[in-house]
Amino acid sequence: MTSPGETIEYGSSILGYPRIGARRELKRALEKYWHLGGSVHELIAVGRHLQDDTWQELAATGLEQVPGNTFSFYDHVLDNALMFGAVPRRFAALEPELHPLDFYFAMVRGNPDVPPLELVKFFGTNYHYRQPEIDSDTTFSLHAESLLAEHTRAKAQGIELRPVVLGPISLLLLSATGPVAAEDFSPIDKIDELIPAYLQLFKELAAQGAKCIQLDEPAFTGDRTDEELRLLGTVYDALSAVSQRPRLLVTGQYGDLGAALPILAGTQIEAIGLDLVSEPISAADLAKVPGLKRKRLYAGVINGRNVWKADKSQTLDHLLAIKSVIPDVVVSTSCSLLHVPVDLLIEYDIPGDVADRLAFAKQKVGEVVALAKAVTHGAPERWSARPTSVHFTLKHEVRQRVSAIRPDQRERAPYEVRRKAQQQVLGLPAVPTCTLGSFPQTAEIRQARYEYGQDRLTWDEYRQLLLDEIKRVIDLQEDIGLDVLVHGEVERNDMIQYFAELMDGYVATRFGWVQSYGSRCVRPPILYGDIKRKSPMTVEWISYAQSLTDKPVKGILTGPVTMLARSFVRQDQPLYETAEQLALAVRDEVADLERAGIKIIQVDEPSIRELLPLRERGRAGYLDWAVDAFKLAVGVARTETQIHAHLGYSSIPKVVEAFDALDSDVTSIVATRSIDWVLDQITSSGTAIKRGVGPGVYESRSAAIPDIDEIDERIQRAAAAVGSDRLWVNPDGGLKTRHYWQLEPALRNMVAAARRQRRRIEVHPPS
Ligand code: MET
Ligand SMILES: [Zn+2]
Repeated sequence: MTSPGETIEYGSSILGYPRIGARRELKRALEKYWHLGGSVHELIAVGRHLQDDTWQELAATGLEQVPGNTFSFYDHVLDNALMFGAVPRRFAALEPELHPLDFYFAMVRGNPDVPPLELVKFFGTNYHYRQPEIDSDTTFSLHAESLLAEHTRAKAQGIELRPVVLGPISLLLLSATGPVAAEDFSPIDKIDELIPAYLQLFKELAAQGAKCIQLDEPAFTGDRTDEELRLLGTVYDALSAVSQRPRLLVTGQYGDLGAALPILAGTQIEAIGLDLVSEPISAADLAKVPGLKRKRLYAGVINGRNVWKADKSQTLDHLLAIKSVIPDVVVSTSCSLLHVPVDLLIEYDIPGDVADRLAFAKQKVGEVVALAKAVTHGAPERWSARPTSVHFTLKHEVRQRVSAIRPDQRERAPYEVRRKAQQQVLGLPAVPTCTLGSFPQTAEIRQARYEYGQDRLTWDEYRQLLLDEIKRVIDLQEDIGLDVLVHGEVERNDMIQYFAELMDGYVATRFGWVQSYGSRCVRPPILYGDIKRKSPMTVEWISYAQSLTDKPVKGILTGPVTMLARSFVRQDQPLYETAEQLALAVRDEVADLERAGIKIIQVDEPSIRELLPLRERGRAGYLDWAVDAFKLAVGVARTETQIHAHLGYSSIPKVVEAFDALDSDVTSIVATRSIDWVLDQITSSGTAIKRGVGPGVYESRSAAIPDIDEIDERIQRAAAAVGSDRLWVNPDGGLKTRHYWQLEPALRNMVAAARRQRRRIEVHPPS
């Protein structure tokens, strides 16, 4: 406590931290345990080290308040559900048989009899959580041993952790309804039964002297019903009313709290954490929120979702303005740092002028600490001396091209005209069969790529191996009898990485891994400058494949929006401007493929739905420019060139309308739930996708080999829904993670089922 006149040392904190380790130690430990028979004790020891090293290192940076409970062996959302005793019913029978950690892995990985919990994208980030399942008869109880023990361990070292826990409302809103729920039940109905478990946690934390707990309520940065907003008030009134508890910090992350902010400010919680970067709020507007002045404000001014250094001087001005209206300010991050790579300093070959602008998790902690010091003691001279935006990335020809884009460059001939022209060129049978691009990345190809990276293979040697593999992939497809072939994407390890490396304006990292889910990590490339294709990116591979066969080979490209969604993107211009630059690069590739004789081109945009703004008000504008970018990319195609769009399924009508607005000749859809669900949606939806459609007749991610009858049944249902004349028969996604022994019989069955449907059409032609 400070008395008037004394200088307040401003607080500093972060809302969460990566848990995979700077060198993906967690991934390696998990995979060793799962696949190589490592011992459970060894795995637990690795976890413990990652956990404790994190808070020790954070405390050593000078961060005033260090978050706890940020470690997870797989997913923190599920961890929270389990901490409150919400074991998904489907798995309950396994509990007595298994080591607790194996029981946990059974839920996230499934077993031959029980599919794993659903994987769901987390608030517009590239993190995915395993969705807890709650039934009407779920009972809650507290199992916080691990959280409490960590708090005690840290305390013994003089470090006061602030445990991070998912707030009760978000926990229920993020959960799915389990299989034995009553009709009309939704998990949020359980809120009154869940509260006592939270109060129990407060009591136990208070008993061991914990000062503060962080409750995350990110669900409130999306649109919520009036009832849910009211609930927020009642729940936090109830949680703050008890006397035996630590101070409560409630955070809204990944966006602005909107109407939830005054409600939270009206409760007796002590502190509120705001994301001030997704939706900057001025000090004046903060001052208008009744009750906020009396709270401690965790000002989330450091962006937890990008890799750019903050403009410290400008951020300090914002903080000082906030401080003038809200006295108790803690400098903080906009969200957990889970979504950024761990440490920039282990990267050694990012060009200096780019590296100078970057901050990963460790560096962002440094920014938080430095800003907190500056709020109290003033800024170092050099902050204001730094130029804030230097356009070292500007390419005049790219800017000129973007500003000269004409609307007609996005338009193609009317669909009926295209359809006739394409039929003539392609001469495909009814219900044509194809795949969506990738074939398995064999051990040989992976090895060759590795050796090429190590300079142990020359480009010519590596290239020859790729060409040989393409030939094998083409021969196999001819043998199976597919109608439209692909080259197999053998040259691409990860499609985003592959294209990023071939464009100016992108850099790749070596160790910039971010957790996608569980042991799965991605290394998003960094889009820092104006984008330009260096030279044709795919033409050599695809035209070689086409030279081997008389059947059409479909060229496969990744679309502009998906490139954005899976990269760390520059912030000095709006996303749509960057999207147009990417679209022009794809457009040039489309033109080059055509020139090389390719007649069908698929542009993958599985991430269009993933960048959808959390709140309704931003959605129409976003979808408009996303559609425009796609149309700019493919608008160069000739009438007789068939354009396919490969998309990720969404049940939101506005998104489905946008899919249709892409005006592609054929649309294929990745079914993240199940193909049957997608088929039902297509049948029942009023916002259908017109033109050709390939809803997916078997799930490419599933290890099971579908039989002919099963595929046939789906084809018939799909044909009933959309009509045989516009139906394509294909798996729902790429095949790169499959083995040949799974894929070959699956594709043979698929082709056989399509032939059955063709015979049916011949006997009963559609009238
Ligand atoms: C997530 S997009 C998947 C399609 C891609 N062309 C592939 O086959 O892997
Ligand atoms: Zn896909």
